[in-house]
Amino acid sequence: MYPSNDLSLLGWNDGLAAALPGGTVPARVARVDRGAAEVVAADGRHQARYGARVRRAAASDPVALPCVGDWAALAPLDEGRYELAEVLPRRTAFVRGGVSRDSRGGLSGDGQGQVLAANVDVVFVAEPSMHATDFADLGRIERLVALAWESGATPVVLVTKADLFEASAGAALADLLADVADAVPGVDVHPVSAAAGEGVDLVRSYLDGARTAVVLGPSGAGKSTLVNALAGAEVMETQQVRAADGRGRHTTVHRQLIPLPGGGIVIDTPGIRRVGLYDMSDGVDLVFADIEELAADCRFSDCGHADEPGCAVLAAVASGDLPERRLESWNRLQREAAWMARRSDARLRSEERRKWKVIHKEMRGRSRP
Ligand SMILES: Nc1nc2c(ncn2[C@@H]2O[C@H](COP(=O)(O)OP(=O)(O)OP(=O)(O)O)[C@@H](O)[C@H]2O)c(=O)[nH]1
Ligand SMILES: [Zn+2]
Repeated sequence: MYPSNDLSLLGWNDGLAAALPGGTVPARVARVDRGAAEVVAADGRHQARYGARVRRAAASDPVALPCVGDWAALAPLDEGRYELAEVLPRRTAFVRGGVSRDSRGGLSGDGQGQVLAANVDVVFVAEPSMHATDFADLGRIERLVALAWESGATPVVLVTKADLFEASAGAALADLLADVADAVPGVDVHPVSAAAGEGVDLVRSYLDGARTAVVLGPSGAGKSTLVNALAGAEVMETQQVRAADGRGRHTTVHRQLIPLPGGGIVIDTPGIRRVGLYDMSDGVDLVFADIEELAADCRFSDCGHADEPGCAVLAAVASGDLPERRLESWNRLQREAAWMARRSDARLRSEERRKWKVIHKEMRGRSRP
């Protein structure tokens, strides 16, 4: 007996079946390596090398590379092995750098972009009700929601660690939820206390029909705790576990494609974890495409949209075409992006210094008689 997977629990459907080339079998990409992917097919997990067609497409545009969440067509080789012959058309995609969705919803690349996750239906934006001594960060929620829309998926905001709020903030949770809802019109907002299991069933219901989700949010938001609660098992190590065994937080290799009991999938990769939190300068352009477009008509190419003459962005705010809040968010993001860039520069410099110290020490050690 082969271990068998019901692919419909992973989201396989008639639409996808119609796109499957003859003579191939379908599989979902669970993880990618150089030149090969780990895939889940009906007859089990396989390591499938990329076929010629995939390699050729990827050579001209890395967006064509398979990524976690993709549906792939496998061509059988000998001895029960498969080759990844084709990536089936993506419904949605999280893309980093240099790529945008065209008007038909497809992806167009400039040869620079990288797809972080594909075919994600729901993006849970996890923002803790209290983060240390700070309230939930509305700007961050707004930014991650925008990234979610950009990917083609539907955002849902989860105000996590809701149990902490009233005691530490001395304010009503309902007021916080109302503020969050105002920041993201048209988006569902729910309180969750995953540690106590509260709100988890509601979160799970968004995955009915074997839909695929990612959870975005800052470190410590309770993402792993939530995913564990959804999976009904310890599939991801939480910070507590990692702290207890003293291992580094980012050394843990956990599963990237997590099937939930009863159907549905959560995708969790290091790239997705960082999306919108560190890649700020990419994110700013991606999220504020409307402002970038207007800015093309500013008189000065380096216009800061503050008080410059001939500023098309300010004109759009004045005429009501662009909500003032958008410009305020853009300003805030520019400042954060600059700060992040300075900070990662500083970190790079100190890593360089450390590396050179080690090399010098080794050289001194070797030159000793
Ligand atoms: N009070 C309370 N604490 C929670 C809740 N959910 C998670 N926590 C705690 O918050 C801490 C961080 O939780 P994680 O699930 O590891 O957070 P994460 O978002 O996965 O963090 P990273 O792995 O760093 O991205 C842990 O100590 C959890 O026990 C909750 O609903 N209420
Ligand atoms: Zn301007």
